[in-house]
Amino acid sequence: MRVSVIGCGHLGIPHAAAMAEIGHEVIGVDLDQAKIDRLNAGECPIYEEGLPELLAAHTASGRLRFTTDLAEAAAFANVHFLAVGTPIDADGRSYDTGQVFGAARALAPHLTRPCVIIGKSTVTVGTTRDLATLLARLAPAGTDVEVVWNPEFLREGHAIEDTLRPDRIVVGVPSPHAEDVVREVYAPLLHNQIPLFVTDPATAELIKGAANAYLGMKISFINGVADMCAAADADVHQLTEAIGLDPRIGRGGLNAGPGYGGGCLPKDVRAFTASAQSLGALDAAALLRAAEQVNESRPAAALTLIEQTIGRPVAGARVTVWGASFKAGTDDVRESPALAIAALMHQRGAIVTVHDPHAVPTALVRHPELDYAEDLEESVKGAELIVLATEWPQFRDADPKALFALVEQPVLVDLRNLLNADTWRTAGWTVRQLGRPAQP
Ligand SMILES: NC(=O)c1ccc[n+]([C@@H]2O[C@H](COP(=O)([O-])OP(=O)(O)OC[C@H]3O[C@@H](n4cnc5c(N)ncnc54)[C@H](O)[C@@H]3O)[C@@H](O)[C@H]2O)c1
Ligand SMILES: O=c1ccn([C@@H]2O[C@H](COP(=O)(O)OP(=O)(O)O[C@H]3O[C@H](CO)[C@@H](O)[C@H](O)[C@H]3O)[C@@H](O)[C@H]2O)c(=O)[nH]1
Repeated sequence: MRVSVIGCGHLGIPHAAAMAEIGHEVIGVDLDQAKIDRLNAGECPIYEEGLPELLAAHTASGRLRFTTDLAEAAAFANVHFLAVGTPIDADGRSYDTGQVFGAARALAPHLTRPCVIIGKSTVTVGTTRDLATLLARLAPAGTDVEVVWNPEFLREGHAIEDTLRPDRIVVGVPSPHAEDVVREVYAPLLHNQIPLFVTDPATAELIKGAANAYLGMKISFINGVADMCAAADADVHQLTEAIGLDPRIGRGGLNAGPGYGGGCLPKDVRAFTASAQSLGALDAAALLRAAEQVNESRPAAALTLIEQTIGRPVAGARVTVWGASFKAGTDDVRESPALAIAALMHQRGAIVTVHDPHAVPTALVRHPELDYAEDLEESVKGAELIVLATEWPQFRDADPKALFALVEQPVLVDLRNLLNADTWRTAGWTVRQLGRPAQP
């Protein structure tokens, strides 16, 4: 099939590459000419494992190309994936769907044939209906332009795997014909027994919000329990292993840490809370608001743990923060807890150096006030404290003996419970882990 993917960001690029991989002819569209030029040259503008290889293979084979021209996309394809951004609004609570409606308005005059728009962006409930009304009015093909919502569940760092082998495909369809088109698009995945969950558009929109809201709540729950463990000299890691064995709870997404970040969970929990409030579901809103409050308190909770560990305020201390991305496997620093903690310590007068294996360039744009080190060993020279904030394997595999010789004080706070603390302690380090006893 010939498909277009409108919006080439963290979702759109992997999706376009994956659609080419399963055999479609794909045209990716973005407003950003520089990005399009890089993509057409087979270059990958984001760090995502496996993506550069897929992009190079399919731009070379001619099955995948990129443009800024929506007219070209409309002439080429009869299926258009919508993968533009939905950042949080200026009010800080609901989605700014300007990119979604902007792209639809720009595409509409070129839609002269029947086609299906497959929305993948995360949106407020009711968006599919509003978009269908708009397109019926503006497109020459009128009501032959159908709008389907097909929320995306990929995780950054696993984007290719999650797109080619998702847990499930959810689709909200307005008609049996639209469902047939979706089945045809995803036929290679369905052939591999990936479940397809077909529903109405409003339910599909809410499924996406509910999934992310639940994931955020689960993380806030365990982070709140980590505070209890810290106060009771108990071990949150062991507690998690034990409760995670109950299949009703599950171990996945239950790691205590510096709070949930990224371009999705923080905004999606906020927007879902706001939807609950506006739909009059006040109990749901209160529950979700509590999860948000726990998350908002995490940088301050991390600072408390850090200051307890060094026995004084961080002002004047030379601190190295390991991690800038919001989690391992990506160079995305949107709402990164690692950078929030680094910035908070900087505000409190610490001399902060940040190191990340892949996200220093993206972090520098958002936090130019911080110092950065590209090299792990360089990052710790003269440090009085290391704060491990992102769970990159490079940090787990660092050699505590070699690093001991480089630091001013061998003290480390592990906010991800990533390290084997015994090994580090044996090498002479003072190690404090989140929600775990100060001394084993
Ligand atoms: N990042 C993820 O892992 C992920 C996963 C699931 C769902 N989502 C959702 O997918 C959507 C996109 O997220 P993202 O992280 O890829 O955002 P992003 O900001 O990385 O990318 C959005 C892209 O859309 C482009 N764009 C904006 N308006 C356009 C237009 N009119 N025509 C063409 N291109 C346009 C922007 O230039 C940008 O490159 C959001 O709704 C997000 O919540 C993201
Ligand atoms: O046990 C956990 C799991 C995650 N996190 C943190 O939570 C945030 C989000 O992590 P994750 O969910 O892995 O990342 P995303 O790539 O943002 O993916 C989420 O957001 C996407 C966009 O909506 C969805 O598609 C995915 O299903 C959903 O997992 C990160 O800061 C993680 O460090 C934890 O603290 N503990």
